[in-house]
Amino acid sequence: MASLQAIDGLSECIVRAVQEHIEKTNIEWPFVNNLTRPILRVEAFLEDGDHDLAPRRRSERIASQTLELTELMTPSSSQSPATIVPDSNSEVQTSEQEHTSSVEIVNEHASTALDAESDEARRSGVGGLRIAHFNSIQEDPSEHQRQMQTEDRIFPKRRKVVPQKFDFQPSTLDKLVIGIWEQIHGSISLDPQAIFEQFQVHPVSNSQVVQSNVSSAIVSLNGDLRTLEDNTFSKMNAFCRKVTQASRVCRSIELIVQARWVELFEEQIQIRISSNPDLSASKHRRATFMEACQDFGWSEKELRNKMAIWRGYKEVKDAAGWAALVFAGMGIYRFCKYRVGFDKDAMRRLRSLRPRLEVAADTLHPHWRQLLSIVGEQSVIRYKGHPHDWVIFEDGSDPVSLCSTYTQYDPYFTFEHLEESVIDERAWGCDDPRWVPHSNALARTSNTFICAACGEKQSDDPKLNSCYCFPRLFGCVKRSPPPVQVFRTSDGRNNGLLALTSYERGGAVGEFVGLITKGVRHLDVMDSSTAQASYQIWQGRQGNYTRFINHSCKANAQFQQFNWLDTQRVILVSKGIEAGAEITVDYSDRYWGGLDKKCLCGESCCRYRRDK
Ligand SMILES: C[S@@+](CC[C@H](N)C(=O)[O-])C[C@H]1O[C@@H](n2cnc3c(N)ncnc32)[C@H](O)[C@@H]1O
Repeated sequence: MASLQAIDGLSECIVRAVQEHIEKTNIEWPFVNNLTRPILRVEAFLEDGDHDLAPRRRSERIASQTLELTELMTPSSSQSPATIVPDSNSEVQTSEQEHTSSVEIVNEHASTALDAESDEARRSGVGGLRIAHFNSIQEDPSEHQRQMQTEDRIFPKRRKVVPQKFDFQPSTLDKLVIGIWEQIHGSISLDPQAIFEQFQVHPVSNSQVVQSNVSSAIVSLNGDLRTLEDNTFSKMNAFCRKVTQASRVCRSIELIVQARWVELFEEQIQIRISSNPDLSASKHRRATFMEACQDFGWSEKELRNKMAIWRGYKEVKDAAGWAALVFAGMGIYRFCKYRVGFDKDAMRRLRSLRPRLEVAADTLHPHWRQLLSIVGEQSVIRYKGHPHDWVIFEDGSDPVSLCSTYTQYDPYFTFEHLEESVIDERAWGCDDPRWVPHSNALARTSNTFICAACGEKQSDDPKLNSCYCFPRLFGCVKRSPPPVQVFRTSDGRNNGLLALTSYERGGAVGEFVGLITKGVRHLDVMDSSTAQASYQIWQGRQGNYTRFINHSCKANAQFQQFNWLDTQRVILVSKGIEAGAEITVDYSDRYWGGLDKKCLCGESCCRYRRDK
């Protein structure tokens, strides 16, 4: 009896899969107009796969279901609110269509009864077919949602690197800038305290000299090495981390001291000229240079070569500020040594980056300015709070506070930055509607979490985790700060989100984090559902940077569902995002349908320009 029921379940599954396929593909049925009550019969047979035997004799029909197509509407595919207009990027079209239909930002204007009426009006009298609302399968909405969940396992494929005839590499300036952003958002701590403790390095006040007590540094390092006698890997990890950390901070100190040295060198020449104006400026310059060679113990050539690079550091500092030096990666050496593209445009670009770098450095590394005391600079931080409490301008204007960009819409605007979503207890009590019980009985009983996408074990403990679907977000030691900034758009969309480094296709940009609630109407909100519950993620007052992502009809990211530790998450996955690009998603036709708003994405394929 139980096995018969299981077979029944199979036929329902088959029919639902077929139904869902029809719904999505808007099949143009041949001959359907000749039928008064079109139905689609779906049958399944159990047969012996041995083709030498006559199959008909052993064919056993195990499933037979019909789908009534009588109520099929006839919408044009481009106008139906449930239809996804194909992305011009045909490579990922299939999975994107599937995902955007399962997870959507919904503006409730789009789902009012009024819109339902207009949908009906739109559907009648146009070509194409749509699945009937009433069919032989008695489906409730939750069952339907379960099907959406399985589709969600399809992720955009990572693009294969195809060797191109013209491979445009990033310029040395691009590399320098990306390197700086990577360092600022990386895990290296630039708290000078750490290095001072490690190497006993103390800045000397009123002097540009750094005294390092090398012997105590060696003692300190040897102390660490001695502890390696038990030779554990984790001790070596800790030691190596300390050394790398210390060396990284030393590198920053080196750059700022060398840039400052160039300034002092020029000042010294001026002092000489004013004390002895009879001697020519070039003679004073030469004398100052020779004095430096003597102090350094270097040949003229050696110092001249070094000075050329150091001069570059100073110029970068003058344009982009000290943060550019402190957080520069290796790219700065190449940029200043070979000076490819080291021109006025480069300096203009660096100048416009200055406030943006300072926002990121101050908010993510509140102690970084202490390093500047070594060269006698101000160490008071300028931008306090969360990195996304500041809205930056691409033209280099002074950043403004996030709240100030919303007061014209809401004088009491506040925004709390969250790492994880919070459950609205008034809506859900103590339940998390995102909970997805694992279908694998073994996993359920053994209390392990198996990834539905890769089949590997998931754990918050990186040592136990083997699911690497989205390692930036899940199963990692800690989420590093996302390399993004909230920026002021210049075309009336208020704020948006900028990618500071590139995001490879298929990689996670972030989790859509906010208040897990329900019943939000007339506001931008994310609708999502599991087989058990439909819920919403609202970012109006709490959330993370994904809140600032605008819509584009040619988006470079998409929302997807992903289950982590049996809890459904909505994540933003890159479709290939260039460093410096605005991150956008397609809010879906459901969002825009019936909404009295113009899309300002500016794409030639824009579906909601509405300028007619
Ligand atoms: C999730 S928010 C995105 C961030 C928003 N721009 C802000 O400053 O808070 C969605 C809102 O941004 C605006 N928006 C996003 N994309 C848009 C687009 N392509 N055209 C016009 N407005 C857009 C709309 O006002 C929409 O209600």
